Amino acid sequence: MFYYHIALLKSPLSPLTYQSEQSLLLGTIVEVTLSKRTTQGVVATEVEKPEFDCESISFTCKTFYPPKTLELARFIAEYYVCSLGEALSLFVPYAPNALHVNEKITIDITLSTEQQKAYDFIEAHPRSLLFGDTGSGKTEIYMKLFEKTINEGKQAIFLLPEIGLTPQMKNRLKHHFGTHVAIWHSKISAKKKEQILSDLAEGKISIIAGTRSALFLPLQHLGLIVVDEEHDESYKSGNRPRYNAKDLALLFGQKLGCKVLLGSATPTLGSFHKVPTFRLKGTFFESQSYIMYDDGEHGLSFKMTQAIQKALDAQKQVIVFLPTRANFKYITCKQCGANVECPFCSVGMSIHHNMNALKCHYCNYTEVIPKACPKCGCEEIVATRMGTAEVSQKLTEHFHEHVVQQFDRDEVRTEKKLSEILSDFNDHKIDIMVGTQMLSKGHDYHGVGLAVILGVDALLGMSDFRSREKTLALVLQIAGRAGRKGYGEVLIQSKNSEFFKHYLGDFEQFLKDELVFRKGLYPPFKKMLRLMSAHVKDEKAKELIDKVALIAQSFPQVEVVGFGKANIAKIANKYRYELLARSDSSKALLELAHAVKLLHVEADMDPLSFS
Ligand SMILES: Nc1ncnc2c1ncn2[C@@H]1O[C@H](COP(=O)(O)OP(=O)(O)OP(=O)(O)O)[C@@H](O)[C@H]1O
Ligand SMILES: [Zn+2]
Repeated sequence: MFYYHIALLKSPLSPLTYQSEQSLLLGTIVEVTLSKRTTQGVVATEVEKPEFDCESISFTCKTFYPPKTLELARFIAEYYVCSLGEALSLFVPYAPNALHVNEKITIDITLSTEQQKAYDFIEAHPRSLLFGDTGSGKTEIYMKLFEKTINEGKQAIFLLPEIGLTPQMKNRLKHHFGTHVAIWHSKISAKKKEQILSDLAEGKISIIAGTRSALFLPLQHLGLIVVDEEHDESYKSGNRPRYNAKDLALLFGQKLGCKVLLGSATPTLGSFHKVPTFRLKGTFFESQSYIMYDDGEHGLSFKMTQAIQKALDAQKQVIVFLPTRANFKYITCKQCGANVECPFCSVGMSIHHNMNALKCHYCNYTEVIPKACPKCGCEEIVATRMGTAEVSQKLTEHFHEHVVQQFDRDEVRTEKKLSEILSDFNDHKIDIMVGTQMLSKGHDYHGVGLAVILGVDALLGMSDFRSREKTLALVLQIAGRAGRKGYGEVLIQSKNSEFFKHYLGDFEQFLKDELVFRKGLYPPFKKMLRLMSAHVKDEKAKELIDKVALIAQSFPQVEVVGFGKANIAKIANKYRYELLARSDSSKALLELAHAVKLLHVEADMDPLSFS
């Protein structure tokens, strides 16, 4: 009889011992029973006969995980503090006897001299960062790298942010690589996924373009991973395991011996600091942009409508950015100053006029718009912090001969809708597009003559050590959608114009200055760990974090930066507390995270969000 530790897929439990009459390869997927239910697991380690009786493995599947995948999953379980089964569940298993068809292709792109230099730099480095301005032609360099990868008989993964998989990008890929490329993200149908996996097993696919989950597909000849828009936060998972696909790509590169390329016009300080960097400057098409500022109050100003009119008169398109959706973000009482809050979350309710409702953006709780302050009964309540819906409406009234389109999560609910809007915009059927962060993601439209950017002061003022980096990157990305070909204008509404004037033209200088500012305090010099407790009873959540704090203080290499109520103290009726720890070594932080694992606190290693 043989005995094995079986990692139960999707289960937070540690591996359990089962027996088998046959010897099994590590990584084999099996079926076992757990409390009378059948569940899938993975043969993780062979062990000695245990003291206790154990159950038999009931069934052996054909699919499996190779030793390298087991090794990567072990790392994920350790670093992102989850079970081996949870880590393995991220990966799609391999099919037996998969093959890879070796076909040669040629694509119709000729790189410019500068692009060629970047290409050569990337070729010479196992891992590199392509720090190329918006519109500098990074995507074309990736395409050339994919061509080379295919011609070497290898495969490539092309990671993009969720919204980056635009119809335009898909067309670009299909145009060059035809059936050699497949698109992968969490929302494609089960049938489509099956098709892609069988094509992969038959060796028909050489390039997978997708969101962060594409990193975990079974590729046997992986030669290259490209992480586009590497600064994008959608690479970080918000659920357990809270991995960051960008960091994992670098690790996979090391362990699997494949090349890794990060690309961005606004790279993170972390990547800039640790990855060999090639700087690609300017736009591919000779273009010019002119930046203007408006220090007025939040909302639409005369200067803005004038600039928009001018762009429209010149047959140009306009994009207007705001960080907030709905009509207004807050509803405030003039008398007592209270914000109307969600009864289940400690956040303000947003006004959605089209539903005549207040809606909580955290738990979706909805109620009618009150006529008076629920706290003091005063009837003078005002709406503040304008959102996309309100600005769209105002612009529609003002420019009634033009087509205005709202572009945010309220309006773009399906992939189909996203395609429709983007292709309408591309065909110039839309004149003004008003949107949130979604507007900033890698769109390449040549007709945009003006980008208006509102509400960034609120982002700059957030209590997050990355808020300067994030806000500047966002503004640069949005500005980069205008004037990709020819002349473009950017109008930024801010009372911090000095900051933007100083750094908008030179993000590299910003990164260098920011490095000095972060030294000894924050990443990339320090590692951080966030531990979170949540409970329907306030005292319980607090007790838990107090206990964690006590334990943390006994770790000499760990500094407790602070602990207490979370920024958003309650979400969906659960009270939230957190502890933020910092250290020179991730090892010390991980020891702490694993030591408190049984207390039911969530660990977030290298956290990006602090709300
Ligand atoms: N070598 C080339 N030959 C022809 N066109 C090119 C070449 N390089 C870039 N372009 C064109 O220049 C424009 C900008 O390039 P691209 O979209 O690759 O920029 P990017 O660096 O990826 O921009 P962003 O960071 O804003 O997404 C595109 O329309 C692209 O087709
Ligand atoms: Zn709520």
